[in-house]
Amino acid sequence: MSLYRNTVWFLNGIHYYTRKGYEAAAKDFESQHLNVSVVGRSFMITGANSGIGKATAMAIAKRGGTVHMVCRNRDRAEEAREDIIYESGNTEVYAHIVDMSETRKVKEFAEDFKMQYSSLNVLINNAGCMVHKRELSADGLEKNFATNTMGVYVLTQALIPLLQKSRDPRVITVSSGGMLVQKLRVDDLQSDKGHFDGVMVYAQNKRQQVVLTQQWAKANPLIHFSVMHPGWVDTPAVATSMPQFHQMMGDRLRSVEQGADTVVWLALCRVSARSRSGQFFQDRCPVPAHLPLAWTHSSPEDVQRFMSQLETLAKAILSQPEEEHNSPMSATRPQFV
Ligand SMILES: NC(=O)c1ccc[n+]([C@@H]2O[C@H](COP(=O)([O-])OP(=O)(O)OC[C@H]3O[C@@H](n4cnc5c(N)ncnc54)[C@H](O)[C@@H]3O)[C@@H](O)[C@H]2O)c1
Repeated sequence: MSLYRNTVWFLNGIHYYTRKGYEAAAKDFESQHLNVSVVGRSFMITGANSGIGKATAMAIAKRGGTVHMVCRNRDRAEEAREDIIYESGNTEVYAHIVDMSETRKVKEFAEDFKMQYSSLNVLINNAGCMVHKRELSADGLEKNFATNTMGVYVLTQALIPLLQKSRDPRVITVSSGGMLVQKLRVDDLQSDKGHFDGVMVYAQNKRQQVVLTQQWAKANPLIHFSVMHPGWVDTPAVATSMPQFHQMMGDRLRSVEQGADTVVWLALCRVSARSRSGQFFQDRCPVPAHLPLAWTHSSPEDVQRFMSQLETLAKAILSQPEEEHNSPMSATRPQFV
């Protein structure tokens, strides 16, 4: 089955996810959709110092939006912030330093943000990683899961009350077409059973983001949720995490602006928010979140089990006493399985 899924996915990718795929899709784009001013609206973008996140931040800043960049490294964040201010002429660009793999820090940041700001119109969960060796976060979670799933879950959950108070609120999560080869697995969220394959763990996390988006959409009708695939894009993440793929695809990879296009469209365009909440997008269109005949649909019980496990894990981490959390053992000990 996984050979079938991988083959269909790759053939799909060569056709649709490349630069040529973007150019073909873009022939149907309405050019005036992004001809908007978003002065007075605020946007939070994780991983905004590089690749798709930076291109998204730039596009929003150029249209007058207030941009909150959430980045791991202060120097890289400041450098990107200066570029965005210089090129867009918009000074409403702020850098917040948070490591999205550190669940407690993510929660602290979100709570501080809610105290400091009275509104947030759009949250863009873009930061992501593909770590090939099994490593644990400061909270004892497997690193890919901590960043791609738990970080997204805790940040979004914590900001939902603020988003709900704001006008035309939206949450966009940058997933990956790679998730199409994965069925949601609920028995090994920490990937500590059997052989560890970072590419498959990443793809599983990206499937989890799609499931989360569907569940959030059901539970929060006041907010428009979407999740998307940017295509295959020439970014530092692809160059470093998948060097062979990067080399093989070369010029066929999309530019960062092409990869960011659907994120920007989902974040800014009036029409995009009229679509049903909770859908998976590619090149400005909702597309199926499953390959045909791939048996990747989950039962409602599995989805429920996944959501309860996330909630339980988050509660366990966030209720840990500070001393225990800071103990040298906490970074190496698998506390949650
Ligand atoms: N490039 C592609 O072909 C492609 C394809 C599918 C999905 N994506 C997704 O697009 C998103 C953006 O990636 P990109 O390709 O632009 O790569 P990138 O390396 O340019 O950007 C990733 C960003 O995430 C940030 N990040 C990673 N771990 C973090 C952490 N723990 N805390 C805070 N920030 C963290 C990085 O610092 C960087 O700013 C990711 O979610 C990725 O999975 C990319």
